[in-house]
Amino acid sequence: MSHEPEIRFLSDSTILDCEWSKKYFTLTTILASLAKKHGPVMLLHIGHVPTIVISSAKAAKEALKTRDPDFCGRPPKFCAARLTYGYSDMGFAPYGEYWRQMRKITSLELYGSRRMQSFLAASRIDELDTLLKSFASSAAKGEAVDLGEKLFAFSSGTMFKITYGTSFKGSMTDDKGFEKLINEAEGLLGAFASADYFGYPDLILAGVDTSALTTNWAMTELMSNPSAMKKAQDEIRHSMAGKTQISKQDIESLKYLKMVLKETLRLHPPAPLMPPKVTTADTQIFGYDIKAGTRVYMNVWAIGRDPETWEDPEKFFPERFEESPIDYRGQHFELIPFGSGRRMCPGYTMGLATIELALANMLHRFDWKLPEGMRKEDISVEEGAGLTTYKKLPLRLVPVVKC
Ligand code: HEM
Repeated sequence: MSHEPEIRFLSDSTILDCEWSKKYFTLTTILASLAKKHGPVMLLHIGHVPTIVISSAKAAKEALKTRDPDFCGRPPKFCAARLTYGYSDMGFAPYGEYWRQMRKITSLELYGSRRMQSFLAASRIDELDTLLKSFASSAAKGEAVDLGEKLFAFSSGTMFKITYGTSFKGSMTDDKGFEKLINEAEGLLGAFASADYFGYPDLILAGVDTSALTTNWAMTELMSNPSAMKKAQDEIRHSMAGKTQISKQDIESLKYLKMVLKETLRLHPPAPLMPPKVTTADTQIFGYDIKAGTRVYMNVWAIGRDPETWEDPEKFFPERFEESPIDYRGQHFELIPFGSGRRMCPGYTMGLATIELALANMLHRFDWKLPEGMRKEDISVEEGAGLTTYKKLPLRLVPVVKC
């Protein structure tokens, strides 16, 4: 007989008991600890909102593959409606005809188009040049850089140029200037204006933070694991000998770098609970009845650290992917940092290319040192609370020019 999953109430002591509460103390980790006790499908009442939390690869597969049409709505949110002029973007849009059309148009004109790929490559190269020059200037002075800040500038600069067709000058909070920019956009926003598609949140919000955070976490893990850093640098320097800048094509041969990225996304998915979804019909999961309109969180963070799937899950060990078929393109539910199914991230190749290019060039051109007096054990892996997994404490490193 089917029934609802159990309702759990969170008390202070439950939360403080959480296994991960000392190292990371965020909603994601609290939910991950609760799932260890109460199972991979939990029903919580957050205020008056019934919410199910899915925390295993098997349950994720049922929701995102077997019953994907029932699990692909987005809950209405006041701030999202304001930000997107009434859900005229794609990421926050409710499941329906408008979303379907936008997904179709953007996959043809944006994520899959050749024109777009060359536009993107040119924008990325300009911004990468700026990033590497700024590291070289700090290297000359022997000063430490805040890596997160620099990577955010690189990622936002690239996305901004693609979106608006110009470099960003001024302030994002200057409403008038910003509106003028949108109206006069020659980049993608200009191209999409005729389709009434408001792509600013999709490109800037979904694309900037996620790519910058992943690169910053990869550097954090590499600095904490010098043997992995050496292996990654040896691979790049060996296969790119004689080159000063690595291109997107060069990266295809960098197998270890790709494993480093997979391992980083396993441990630090930038959207640890995925953007919330809502069920579009009465449905079931794991034999439990779920009503239409139930909010759904997919705990990708917990799935990436599930000891049933991963040996020594807390360890950063890129070699685990050496002989493994597991990939993050939405077919292996053990590793779904980009989601899966019809709402899966459409920008994942764009995001991965930006991250790989930054990381490969940073590791090729520079050695990285911790600031005076700091040991690798002092590097913090603490996560801040928020929609995306940012580092609570900045990673400050001193670049040293190698070539
Ligand atoms: C490391 C980089 C990135 C990660 C980890 C990531 C992750 C995700 C995740 C988990 C989702 C939600 C999937 C779901 O609800 O099932 C998503 C959706 C989305 N992402 Fe990404 N993303 C990344 C980069 C990008 C980039 C570069 C872009 C655009 C240029 C982008 C655009 C979008 C859009 C538009 C959606 C909403 C899709 C929809 O609702 O139909 N993402 N992303």
